[in-house]
Amino acid sequence: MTFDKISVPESGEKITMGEGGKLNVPDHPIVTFIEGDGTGRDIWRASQRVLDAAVDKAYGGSRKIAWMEVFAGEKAWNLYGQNDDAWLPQETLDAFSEYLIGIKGPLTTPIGGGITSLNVALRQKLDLYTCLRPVKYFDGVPSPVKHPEDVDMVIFRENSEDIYAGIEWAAGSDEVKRVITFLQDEMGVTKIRFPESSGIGVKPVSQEGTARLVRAAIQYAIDNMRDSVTLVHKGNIMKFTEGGFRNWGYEVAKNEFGAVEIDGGPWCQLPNGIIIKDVIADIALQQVLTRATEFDVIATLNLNGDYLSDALAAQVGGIGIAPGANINYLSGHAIFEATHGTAPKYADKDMVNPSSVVLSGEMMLRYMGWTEAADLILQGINGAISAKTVTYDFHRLMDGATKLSTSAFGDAVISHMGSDEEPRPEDQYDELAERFKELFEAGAEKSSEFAQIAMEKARKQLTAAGAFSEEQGKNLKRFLERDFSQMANTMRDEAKEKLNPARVGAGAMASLSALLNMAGSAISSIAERTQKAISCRSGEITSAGTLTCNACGHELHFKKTGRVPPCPKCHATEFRKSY
Ligand SMILES: NC(=O)C1=CN([C@@H]2O[C@H](COP(=O)(O)OP(=O)(O)OC[C@H]3O[C@@H](n4cnc5c(N)ncnc54)[C@H](OP(=O)(O)O)[C@@H]3O)[C@@H](O)[C@H]2O)C=CC1
Ligand SMILES: O=C(O)CCC(=O)C(=O)O
Ligand SMILES: [Mg+2]
Repeated sequence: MTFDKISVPESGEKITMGEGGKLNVPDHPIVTFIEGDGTGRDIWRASQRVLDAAVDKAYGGSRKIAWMEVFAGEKAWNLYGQNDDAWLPQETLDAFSEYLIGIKGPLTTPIGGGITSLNVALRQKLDLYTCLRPVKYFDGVPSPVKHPEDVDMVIFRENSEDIYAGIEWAAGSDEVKRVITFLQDEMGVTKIRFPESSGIGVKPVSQEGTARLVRAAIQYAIDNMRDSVTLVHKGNIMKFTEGGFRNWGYEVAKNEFGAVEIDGGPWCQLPNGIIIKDVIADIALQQVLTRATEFDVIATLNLNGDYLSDALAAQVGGIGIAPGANINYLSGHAIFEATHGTAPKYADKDMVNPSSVVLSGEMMLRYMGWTEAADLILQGINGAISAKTVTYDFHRLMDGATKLSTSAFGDAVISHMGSDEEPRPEDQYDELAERFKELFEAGAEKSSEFAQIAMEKARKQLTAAGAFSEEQGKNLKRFLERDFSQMANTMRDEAKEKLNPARVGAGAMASLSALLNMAGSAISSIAERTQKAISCRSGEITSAGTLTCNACGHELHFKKTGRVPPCPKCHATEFRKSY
């Protein structure tokens, strides 16, 4: 195939769809990309570097993406002649069609008249019927909810039908008059309250369209050992469209996957235990907030999925970290893209978070079977966030973070890829203190017994999450218990303002002093029971404070969490602590 403005990289080969729905991905695959409008330009530059670095680190040069730029939006309009067809040139569609896999930045869609959405047009023209939007929490990301770690959902949004089909006529137009006359005269419709000034939109929802989407969602749940698939719809009001979606969804579960009704239905269960259930869309928007653990895979219609994906993104840190994919599982065609738009006020400022497109790239690499490179991207993002080196959106919500530009954040992600550095015990200790504080705050009870339960729970949770080994966790908890007891004592004996959270810095000291200020003397009795553990020894980790050598009285001042050295004066190894 030859193109007018698109240059096909000579070094690359096509990705093709093989037997049994399996992709054939060569070592130098041609992957199409659209840079995007507005912030898309900054984001794409950073993302492309991150993706290339991940592939290079994972395969040492034996695999490499041959990028092929294709055009849509403002760049295409300028390049292809500034006419209506230039926004989404035919050769862009042909290139996506021919080369199967692509990734794109966001494209602008004006509200009201003018061009229709290029994003939606791409999905429809290539019949990318699934919009896949995973929503999960990265440790350390600021969130407006108490337990963002409870959110681990995957949205399957129907991508080709619903009110997004673009079948609508403007109020007052000849077309809308003909539609309204038809509805009134031939269909007996009497419910159009203001026929003279109504715009009309049509909402097609089909059994085939629903079935292929729900089938993909259930298959995903099976392949990824998820617990449930929830059909989200507004079928109580829109009975034959959203209600149809619900009923056809259950039929797919029963007829194709052997689901059996639970207690007379409509909820049912697959032979492997996966629950298929449904929730009405309005209450679903509340329950994803209040009962996040009850949602896993979600299958829903186009508009509901659009709302849900932005709302859920907020729970795990915002739209800056919300990736997505548009996929036709039958043909293999897929275009990966962020959930967010062009954020025009930040365009060309090298400021916004590129994570959504970087993580869309991570999904793309996984889809291609390049899982080692995909894993490196997750490691890089996790590393950059844990080091508190973040873009403006996270920076404004995080204490003690460093604000990076879009490009510098890309560098930070790359620098954390494949790093075999052991995490520092000081940081692990701070993490344990922070998790302990969160769990203690979340509990209704504020007693010393509960403090011990919360500390043990924090240790177990973080061990399970891989933050440290079982043995490291036990040691860190011992040090934390000691410091906590010491501070609880201080709380009783010394001036309260010494441990005023406003006066202490970040790290474990901040977590513990905030906690003691909140719970006060109710937990100071913990000190009595652990008196013997109160001295600090060389080699142990401790929070900020003053250490006084038991042998010579020399003082060491810790401004933040650190490892206790031998006494620099007399080399003794035992200290008592004060604040
Ligand atoms: N798939 C696509 O290409 C999509 C395109 N669009 C289009 O994008 C245009 C703008 O839409 P709009 O409604 O403003 O929504 P946007 O998603 O573009 O932006 C809304 C807000 O989200 C935050 N945000 C967006 N992207 C980022 C990022 N990368 N990092 C950090 N924060 C981010 C910003 O919040 P804050 O100001 O609080 O910092 C921003 O002001 C419209 O033309 C719309 O049609 C919309 C959605 C999807
Ligand atoms: O195409 C657009 O302009 C908006 C699309 C959108 O919001 C989405 O897909 O989430
Ligand atoms: Mg949207």
